[in-house]
Amino acid sequence: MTGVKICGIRDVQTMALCARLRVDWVGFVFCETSPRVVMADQASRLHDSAPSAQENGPLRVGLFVKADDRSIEQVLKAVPLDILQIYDTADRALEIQSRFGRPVWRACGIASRADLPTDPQMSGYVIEAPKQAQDSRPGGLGRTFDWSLTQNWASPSFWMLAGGLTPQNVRNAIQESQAPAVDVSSGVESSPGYKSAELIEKFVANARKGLDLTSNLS
Ligand SMILES: O=C(O)c1ccccc1N[C@@H]1O[C@H](COP(=O)(O)O)[C@@H](O)[C@H]1O
Repeated sequence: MTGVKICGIRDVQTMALCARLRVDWVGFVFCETSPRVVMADQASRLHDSAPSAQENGPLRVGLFVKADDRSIEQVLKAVPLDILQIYDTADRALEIQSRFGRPVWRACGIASRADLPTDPQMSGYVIEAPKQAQDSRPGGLGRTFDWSLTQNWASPSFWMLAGGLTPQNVRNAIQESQAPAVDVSSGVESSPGYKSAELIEKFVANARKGLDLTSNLS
């Protein structure tokens, strides 16, 4: 079954919904320029509000953009994140992985197949649309890219597809990209930073039907 990550969680109701729907990962955004930003204490309350991963709840992922060790440390003191999603160079992402002793997924913007990562030392990759010069942040922009770029990709480690996914396009995205997992933020919101329970339910249902070509889109 296709893995599902819902990113940019800011309220306990959405945490509870994700746990009920057996979403695999939830993401907390520690990026000040994002409408989904949370502070460490808020993330801690959200973390504690739903069943833990050991209790079959979703794994908690923290997103960091060009963060220094001190800011990551400060968050980890308050919230025992399971995975770090890092927007930075390949070397810095590997450094964070060894320094903090937990899995790191490096986010990679892909404009051509030559951009696909090759390093098997990285725990995982989030494959998404490339950043553009005018962007105020590297993700959460609802922008898609050419999903066929990952077809037949012998990925060096685990990966997931992100960028502009919605309940309407997620099945096509899975079929075209052959992604084992998908990640969504703005596509399940009623306005920037506000998650919609209805859109999350549809997204999860459609993602899990991702490889079933015979059933109808709803
Ligand atoms: O969600 C954000 O605001 C964000 C900020 C900074 C870096 C990444 C961010 N989100 C991640 O971007 C991708 C795609 O998001 P979208 O579905 O296109 O809105 C995804 O990994 C989000 O988790």
